[in-house]
Amino acid sequence: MRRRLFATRSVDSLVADTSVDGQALKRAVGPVQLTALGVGAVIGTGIFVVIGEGAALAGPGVIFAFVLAGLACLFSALSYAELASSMPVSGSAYTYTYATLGELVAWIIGWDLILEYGVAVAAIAVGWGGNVNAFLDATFGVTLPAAISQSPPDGTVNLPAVLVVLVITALLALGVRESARVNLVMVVVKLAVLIFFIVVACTAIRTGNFTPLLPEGGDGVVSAAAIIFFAFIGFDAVTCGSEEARNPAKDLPIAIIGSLVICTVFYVLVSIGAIGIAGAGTLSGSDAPLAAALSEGAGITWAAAILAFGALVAITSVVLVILYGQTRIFFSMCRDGLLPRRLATLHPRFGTPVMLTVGLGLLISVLAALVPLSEIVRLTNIGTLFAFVLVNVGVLVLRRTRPDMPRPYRVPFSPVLPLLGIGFAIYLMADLPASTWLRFGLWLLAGVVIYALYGYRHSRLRS
Ligand SMILES: NC(=[NH2+])NCCC[C@H](N)C(=O)O
Repeated sequence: MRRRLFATRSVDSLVADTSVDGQALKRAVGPVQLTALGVGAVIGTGIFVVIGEGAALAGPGVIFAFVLAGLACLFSALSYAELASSMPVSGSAYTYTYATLGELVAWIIGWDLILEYGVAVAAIAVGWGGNVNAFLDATFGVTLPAAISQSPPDGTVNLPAVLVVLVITALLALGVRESARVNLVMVVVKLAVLIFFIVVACTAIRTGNFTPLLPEGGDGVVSAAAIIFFAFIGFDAVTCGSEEARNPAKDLPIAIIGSLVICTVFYVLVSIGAIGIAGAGTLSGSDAPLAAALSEGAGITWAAAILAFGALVAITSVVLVILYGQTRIFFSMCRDGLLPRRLATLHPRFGTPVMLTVGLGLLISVLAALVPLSEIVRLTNIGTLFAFVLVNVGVLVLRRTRPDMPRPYRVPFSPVLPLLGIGFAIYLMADLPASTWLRFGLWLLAGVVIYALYGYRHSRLRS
């Protein structure tokens, strides 16, 4: 039984065995669109909203918190890049773990990621509803009635959240090429809005706003980084598209590392600009910190509409890529028999797993419509960090067990950088409250029970 629980799938079989009933996913996505998937998943509420919380904890030091969180992600990003280039199969951390630490751990991380992505999409969609109102208010001075635009207890049903999830579900079902194209447009729009912010901010920076630079010292920066980490989550979602990339071995490392670098540069510039024009106090006291910075720091009140629009588009692309990633992880787990394999059937024309895309989309839209989610959101960070640990471990394990496997991209200075990736991830996890750990534990326990009842018996690895 121990043998069985920790049985690994060979890299060769993973790469060779990708079709379901003779149908395979379409290799239709190039390097620019792959990078845009990364930027699409990453830039969202983190920079538009959470920056305020970071400023409350670290003052102007929030700028360093962005650098620190970006650096912490970089080590793991390199490990993702190595594994993605040598195992160009969808499923991200789930697949890499299957090849390195065996079926049980793979199931656990897959389960973790499916739920993490699902809850994140629902929570982000709920936030989208709030942003619709902010945008309508800033532009036309009207808002939707709370009853139909907020989840209980403030309203009855969050219709905007349902709408955005359903529209994106339909798009994802129609095709990966179409989805990647729409995402690219949204990414261009959100970057344009951030460039607008940076340019305007440059004209009104006051150096006095940077002092005192570290009111809460280094500790403040670290606590802020643990929260700001959220703003960087998403680059890993690129690896869900491995099987749909035209040239995965080369393009995936470019997209993973490229999107992380692009986002880090934007984040650091935006945070310098925001602190520079308005100071940490203005940011920490607002739930639309960037708009507040422009109106209070530079007297540009009409900027609120532009930033609300930018946030809306940004969040839409996050929902798109995360939902996409979730369907591909689920797909891989069905294909391996750990979940019902029938669900992984691909549409003959669209080439997408239509059944499970629509199923997951409907489930998430119900969740988004009715459930108040703020509490569950914190689980996002712990779930993602856990995946980072396993991916870094995966790199180290494969270098032992499969030293001469072809690795189009290799993490430099292994084992130092993967070990740093593990260290940073555990460090940030340790900063999260006990209640988050408890929920996380229960969540994984439920996963183990389901595995015992279903996956253990139906796994294709055995047959
Ligand atoms: N898998 C996830 N939990 N993704 C959430 C991505 C959040 C994104 N980085 C943002 O700032 O909004």
